[in-house]
Amino acid sequence: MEYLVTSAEMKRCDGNTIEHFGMPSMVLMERAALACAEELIARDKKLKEAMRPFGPVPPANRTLVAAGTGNNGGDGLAIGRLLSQAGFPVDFVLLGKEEKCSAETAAQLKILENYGYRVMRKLPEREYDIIIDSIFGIGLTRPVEGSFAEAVEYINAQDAYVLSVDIPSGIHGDTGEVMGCAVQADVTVTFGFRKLGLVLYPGARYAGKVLCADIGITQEGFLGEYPRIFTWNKEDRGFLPVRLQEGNKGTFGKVLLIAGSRGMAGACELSAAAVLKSGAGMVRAVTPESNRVIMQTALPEAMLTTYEKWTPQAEEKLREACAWANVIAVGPGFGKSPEALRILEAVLKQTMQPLIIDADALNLLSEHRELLDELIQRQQEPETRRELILTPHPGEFGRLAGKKTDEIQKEAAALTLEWAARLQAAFICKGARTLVGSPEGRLYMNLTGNSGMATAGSGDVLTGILAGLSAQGMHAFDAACAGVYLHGMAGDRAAHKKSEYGVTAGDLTLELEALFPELLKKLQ
Ligand SMILES: NC(=O)C1=CN([C@@H]2O[C@H](COP(=O)(O)OP(=O)(O)OC[C@H]3O[C@@H](n4cnc5c(N)ncnc54)[C@H](OP(=O)(O)O)[C@@H]3O)[C@@H](O)[C@H]2O)[C@@H](O)CC1
Ligand SMILES: Nc1ncnc2c1ncn2[C@@H]1O[C@H](COP(=O)(O)OP(=O)(O)O)[C@@H](O)[C@H]1O
Ligand SMILES: [K+]
Repeated sequence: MEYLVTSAEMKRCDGNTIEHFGMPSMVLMERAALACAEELIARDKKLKEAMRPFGPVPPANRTLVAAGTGNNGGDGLAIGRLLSQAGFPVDFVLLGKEEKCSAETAAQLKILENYGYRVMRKLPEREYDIIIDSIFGIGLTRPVEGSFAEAVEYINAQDAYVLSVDIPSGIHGDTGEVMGCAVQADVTVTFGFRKLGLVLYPGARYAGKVLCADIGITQEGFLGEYPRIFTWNKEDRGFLPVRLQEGNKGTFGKVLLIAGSRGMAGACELSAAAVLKSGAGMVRAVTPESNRVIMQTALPEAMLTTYEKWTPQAEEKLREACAWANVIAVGPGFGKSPEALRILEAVLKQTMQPLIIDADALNLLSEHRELLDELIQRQQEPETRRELILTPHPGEFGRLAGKKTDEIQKEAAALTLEWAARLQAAFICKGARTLVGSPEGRLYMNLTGNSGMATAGSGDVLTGILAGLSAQGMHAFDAACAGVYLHGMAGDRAAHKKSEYGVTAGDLTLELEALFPELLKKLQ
């Protein structure tokens, strides 16, 4: 588990490390600088080794430090000093008024002066091989303009390898927004914790490769008041549902998947396949009779309950199917027909099993507010509350919340938590950085996945995975976090083989198979 921090959370942690634990801020700065310098020295060594067979090694890289007056600039000046002492030819330029320098940055200037370095006040007209971007870090408070914007353009126009210190200058630390203009980095070395602006788009694109350096700012610095958002990374793999050696297909759960409509068999098939590939024991699909042949041909492992018109017999068949299941998922390719509405109504009112609501089932809730209100009311009462997962993308979320899609995207974290609490549910807001909120206020941000997953049917696969994990006994929030994580990992495997252009939703279910052995091997 890893925290992703806002600028304010990071500043609080920095401040506590200095004030509460007594770590001098110049020590932190020196360690930050060393981490960046070491990265560049290692790169230089690798480049030279690669070039050695081809003749004399060229001289060291000409380097420019572009420093602002805040502590980010102080880091940059220290990096330049360390690189110069390691043999790099380094130029320094200070942007902004010297009298605005923070105490630490002023101290770094003094050290440079003592060693006899000259610090320019204007950007030089020459080309560099390496540029250290240390104009602004997490202290950026407003759009970048004037001479600062010129400096950003100057850096971007050069054919240099750019290392951004902590965060590319111009990127908002909390939102990843470009504040007017921003440096395009090749590598960003950040300190202590990854900032949200480095993982959210477009900031993630500007940051290049992100390295998180340990400079002695640790979780203790939060003094028990931890950041709001966490993620999982490669080290996390203990979240798979426990698999009983003696288990039978009942042990691993029975999923009732209500999906597909006339001409939309694919959503049902993709989702049902993902249920089975996630380890669930059985899946029964409730789908229109017209999908029978396709379903039985494509996925003979799935059982079927079909319907045509909504009759008392159809209602009875649905009731029986619901009684059979441990988990119900409703929505992929479901349509918004009168039959679909009656089925959703019956599921909401007559069942208590864990429920996953996706796609058109969410749209039906948006259009029939009385159903949504009743669901909210049931979830607020402990006696009628069930394990619940909702999986809207921002468009569906907007319809549910009565907001525009861009309003949802701007306030995604707060709104996700608000709706998780309202529905006492694991609330998944899907996107390039999917969020999962819990009713207690936990917020998971997913970092797996890629643009190849922005393809029809990929959400249907996620619903299948969520249902499969829930059927194996995982609670809603755990299943939701694990589900989006695995879904993205499957997408990453698929993109690795086919590129982001070639990924289809069917590839995601195929890659799930290969993913589990890999995760299990790492667990041993
Ligand atoms: N001590 C520590 O804890 C450690 C901190 N570390 C490093 O410190 C960095 C944070 O430092 P920081 O807080 O000094 O902020 P930073 O990003 O350098 O900039 C602030 C300056 O920019 C100015 N300014 C802002 N926006 C502007 C704009 N649009 N246009 C023009 N000016 C603008 C702002 O001016 P003001 O808003 O006051 O007018 C202020 O002068 C962090 O990212 C990391 O690299 C590491 O060394 C590890 C230990
Ligand atoms: N650029 C991206 N990076 C990572 N994941 C993405 C990206 N775009 C979409 N996804 C993921 O793909 C899935 C798309 O789901 P959804 O929008 O419901 O599609 P559909 O309705 O076609 O199945 C979501 O899980 C989403 O998080
Ligand atoms: K920077």
